Amino acid sequence: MGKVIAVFNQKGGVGKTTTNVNLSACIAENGKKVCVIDIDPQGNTTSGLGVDKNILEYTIYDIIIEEANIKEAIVATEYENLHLIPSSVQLAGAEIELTGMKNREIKLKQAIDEIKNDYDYIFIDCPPSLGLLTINSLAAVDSVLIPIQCEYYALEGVSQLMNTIQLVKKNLNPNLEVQGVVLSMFDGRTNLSIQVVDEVKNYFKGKVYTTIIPRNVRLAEAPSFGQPIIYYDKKSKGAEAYAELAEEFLYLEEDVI
Ligand SMILES: Nc1ncnc2c1ncn2[C@@H]1O[C@H](COP(=O)(O)OP(=O)(O)OP(=O)(O)O)[C@@H](O)[C@H]1O
Ligand SMILES: [Mg+2]
Repeated sequence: MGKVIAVFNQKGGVGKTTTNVNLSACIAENGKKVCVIDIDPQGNTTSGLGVDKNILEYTIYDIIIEEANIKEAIVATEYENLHLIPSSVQLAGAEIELTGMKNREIKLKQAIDEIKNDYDYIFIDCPPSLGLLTINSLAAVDSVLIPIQCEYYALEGVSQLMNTIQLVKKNLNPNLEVQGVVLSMFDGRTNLSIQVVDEVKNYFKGKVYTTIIPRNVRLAEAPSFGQPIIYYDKKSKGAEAYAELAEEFLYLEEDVI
């Protein structure tokens, strides 16, 4: 049975989507079967994987409001072993539509249970909020992968994030764990980045990945070409970092081929 992981931090612009797209692509390149679920109305993971949002028959929105079966919404990306369940702007309204529904916190979980056996890993790209879409994600997963940007106020909001995880654990998903913490947008030339790494390691103890993602302009360019970094520029620092992160991730999962 596959492991389901939410890439989550309610803070915006910390590298959730970049990590989701690129870690998933590297893990799929390692021969694992991966499905990425884009539950952010911004749809950046969907476009970052090269899927045209305008020609989609079904999206995660249809699944959440139970108008389609999850299997109907799966799209094969251009990349081997890498499937996507795309997002749509309609999702922005889903929070409100869900409010009146029975079992509104576990709609996504119920759907994912149907495809869990088909993949080694399912990654969910969460929106930067603590709304019902995020709660649905946290209720549906085995663990949470937390990207943290090496910037001022890196730990701001982290206690709220951990509280949310604890609340979901208590009320909806007792087995929820922290998968790991990824430090992103590291700039080795600044003392600030180095300080943030220390602070985050202190706070999360052994949960922080040894691999740190550097700030790398190729990572910022790749989404506009709809390509994960390992296909856009395999030799870039960003590609090397995400390939290494995937190796570390699989090693810690004891899932090395
Ligand atoms: N390591 C990096 N080096 C350079 N640019 C990066 C890096 N990681 C992310 N970016 C850029 O920073 C911006 C924010 O990253 P990203 O979209 O991954 O964050 P996010 O947490 O998903 O944001 P949101 O909260 O809006 O969903 C994007 O423009 C992205 O291309
Ligand atoms: Mg994002």
